[in-house]
Amino acid sequence: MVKNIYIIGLGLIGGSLALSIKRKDPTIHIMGYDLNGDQASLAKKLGAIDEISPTLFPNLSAVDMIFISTPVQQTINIIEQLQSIELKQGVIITDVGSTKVKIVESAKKYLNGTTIKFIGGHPMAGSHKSGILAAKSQLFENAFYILTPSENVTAQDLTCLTNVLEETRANFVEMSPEEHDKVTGIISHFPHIVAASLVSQAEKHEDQFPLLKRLAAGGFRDVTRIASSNPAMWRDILLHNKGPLLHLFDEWIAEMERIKSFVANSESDNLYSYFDQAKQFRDELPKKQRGAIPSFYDLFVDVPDYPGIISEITGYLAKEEISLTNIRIIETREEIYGVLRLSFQTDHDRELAIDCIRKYSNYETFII
Ligand SMILES: NC(=O)C1=CN([C@@H]2O[C@H](COP(=O)(O)OP(=O)(O)OC[C@H]3O[C@@H](n4cnc5c(N)ncnc54)[C@H](O)[C@@H]3O)[C@@H](O)[C@H]2O)C=CC1
Ligand SMILES: O=C(O)C(=O)Cc1ccc(O)cc1
Repeated sequence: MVKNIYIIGLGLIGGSLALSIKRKDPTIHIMGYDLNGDQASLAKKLGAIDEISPTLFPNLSAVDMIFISTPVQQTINIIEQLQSIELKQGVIITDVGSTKVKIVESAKKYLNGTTIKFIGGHPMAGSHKSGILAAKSQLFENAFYILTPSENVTAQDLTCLTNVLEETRANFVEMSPEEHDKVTGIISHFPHIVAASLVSQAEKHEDQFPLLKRLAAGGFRDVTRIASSNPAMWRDILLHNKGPLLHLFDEWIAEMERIKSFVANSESDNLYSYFDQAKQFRDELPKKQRGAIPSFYDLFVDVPDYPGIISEITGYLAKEEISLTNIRIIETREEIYGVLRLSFQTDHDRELAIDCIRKYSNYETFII
């Protein structure tokens, strides 16, 4: 029976897991720690955790399960330190890192010979946003959640973890760390490199074409959204997954050379086939299921904390016929002002909402 959980790293992923665990069983006591004290305080105020740990390693002797939800290099540092900490017999330790080989190797190196059950984990959903304010209990709904259990982990240990995570409504899959890193290299890590490189290419031409930024809408925005992700997190992911990525670079460069030659030699049939084949494979990808993709278009509004503020704001939006998908008050500050989070289905709706709130009030709006 899991009663006490400790979460290290209370950002987007740690915060979302905490919220979903609380939703599953509010009696589970969650203690949390984050290097950034503001994130930890927000996590407590949002009800994601019950208690803030003042240090990375408080007394953990009664903790049944530990989640490490920090950037991947930090995760390894924490695993290394855990070897000399007094823990409960048979404690389950899991992580959420986007890479698995190096993390699982470090668990083997530092935790072997202990009674710790290490289960590598990777919820395959998220966003380009960071931090607890972007956390949602339903972030992983319908997403795959990959698990890479170590040798001493039993089926019962796995069930214990997936039970605690039941309310994520994710689909749990077991995989070897090597297969995980190869696959995520192809479908996640390398696409991040490509997205960033397209943005960087556009930036290089900005002086020459002053309108470029404003014209870069539609497809360019779609294909480069992930370039807005946390740079430190992605630097560490790339450094962890060097082998598979170097191989993908070679493949990609050869692919670019091949298409370049189609264009240079006006090989119209080859160009058509290239796009046609890509379209067919893309069209066969499973459709997005409800809840699998979080709503990205959030707008934060600084509002005075008085009754009726929600109906005031929604009233303005209704006047302009702007549809909301969600609304939530986040009490992030001690003073009189609170923050209202409004979620929209599209970026366009959010832009309309900014203009609308400006038109009818003096409340400040911001996007994170
Ligand atoms: N962002 C995403 O969409 C996804 C991220 N991941 C993985 O989840 C992990 C966390 O990512 P996010 O939650 O997105 O990042 P985040 O930046 O939102 O949160 C990470 C938190 O860890 C804290 N932290 C950093 N070092 C720490 C340390 N030594 N001790 C305690 N706290 C520390 C930071 O202050 C921050 O609040 C990463 O390993 C990432 O690869 C996995 C799936 C999706
Ligand atoms: O924003 C997006 O679409 C992402 O790609 C989110 C993401 C980031 C890191 C992961 O390991 C898994 C998912």
